[in-house]
Amino acid sequence: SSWWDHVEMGPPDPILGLTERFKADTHPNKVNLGVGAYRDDETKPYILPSVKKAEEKIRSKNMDKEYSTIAGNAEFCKQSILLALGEHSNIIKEGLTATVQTLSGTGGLCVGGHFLSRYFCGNKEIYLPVPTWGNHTPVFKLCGLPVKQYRYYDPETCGLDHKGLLEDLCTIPERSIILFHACAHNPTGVDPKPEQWKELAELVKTKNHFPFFDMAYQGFATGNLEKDAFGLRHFVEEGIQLAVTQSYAKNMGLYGERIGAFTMVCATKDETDRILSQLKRIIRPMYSNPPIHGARIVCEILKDSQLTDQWMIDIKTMANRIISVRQKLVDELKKAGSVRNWKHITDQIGMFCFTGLKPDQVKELINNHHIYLTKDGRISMAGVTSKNVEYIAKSIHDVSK
Ligand SMILES: Cc1ncc(COP(=O)(O)O)c(CN[C@@H](CCC(=O)O)C(=O)O)c1O
Repeated sequence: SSWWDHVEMGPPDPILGLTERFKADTHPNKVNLGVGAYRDDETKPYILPSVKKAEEKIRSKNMDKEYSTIAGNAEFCKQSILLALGEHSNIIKEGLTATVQTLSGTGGLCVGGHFLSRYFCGNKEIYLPVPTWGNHTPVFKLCGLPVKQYRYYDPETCGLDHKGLLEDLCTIPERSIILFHACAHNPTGVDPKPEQWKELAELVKTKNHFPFFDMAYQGFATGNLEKDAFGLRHFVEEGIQLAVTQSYAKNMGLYGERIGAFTMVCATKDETDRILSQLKRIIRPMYSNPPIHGARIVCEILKDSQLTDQWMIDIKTMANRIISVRQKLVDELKKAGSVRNWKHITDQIGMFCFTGLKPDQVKELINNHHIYLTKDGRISMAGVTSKNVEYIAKSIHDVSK
């Protein structure tokens, strides 16, 4: 017998496992609306022109391949928190941000989760919105943080359950950890409006909750970096101490470079130094130090104003294509004869559309129409193109009429 006779086969990942099934499908009309990864109108991955230019500059510098530091590329960390909180952020000027480079957004959530699990002195439970990204619960369970939920989405209106959200944040034990999607909520595409972010900040202050912002899509929701960071920046301007993770997977198309950041907003400079030292003690045994290439690309883009301007254009190219296919999908659904109200498809923003399709309808779309989407009815709008939108609409109508 083997050491491992007792090890069972694990289930495929609800999101990344879909890509494997899609690749194995030989049907000519197959469509992948699963993974939240941008595709151009030819359904091809998109390397941003700003990234191509940044890599040419890096290549010309003949840089070495030495280890990074445990906290990662220092210039990258500085540029990242400036991007998140803005050039005029006082807390950055006062040295109150402890930032480490992480293995993209997932890595930031994991490092932050381990830190909170080890040092948080409030109610050591993390509250996630319902619904949320499928990997949030596994990440925080891995960190040893008990996971709870708060109401967020109203399936009746396909919008924010603002009343339920406020009620839950009121009744949740004080000094709890609350995870917020900073923008482009995954999977619903529903974000709080600025006025609602202000109400949430008031409530978080009253209840002394600890916010953990997951900002995986800055710039991708509206095409505007400042607008997408409004909630996070408002909380910081209100003097709320918080944690924030960033990812460059989507807004710079650096999915496979695994480049992101985790920041803790601190009360004093001394606290910043102490927290940074403890974040490094979590990282060192986990993966020692992060990869160098993605950090160099981000630095080139954020430090060179011409490349930053090009990046802004690239972000708008992606955001605008997504916005245009949302409208096309609604138009094609009408043409296909659907009489359902699909207004939420254009009301929602960011990478995803929460269609409202039920699990059995999703199964039909996959099995009969070879259109791949997650069980909760989420579709990645980036997989919709001017060429396949009619087929997708007819198929959705077929399973939902
Ligand atoms: C809210 C949220 N946070 C963090 C991440 C982590 O992204 P990183 O690549 O680690 O920076 C994602 C990616 N979610 C996408 C991408 C595929 C996945 O990892 O599940 C998705 O939901 O399809 C996300 O949607």
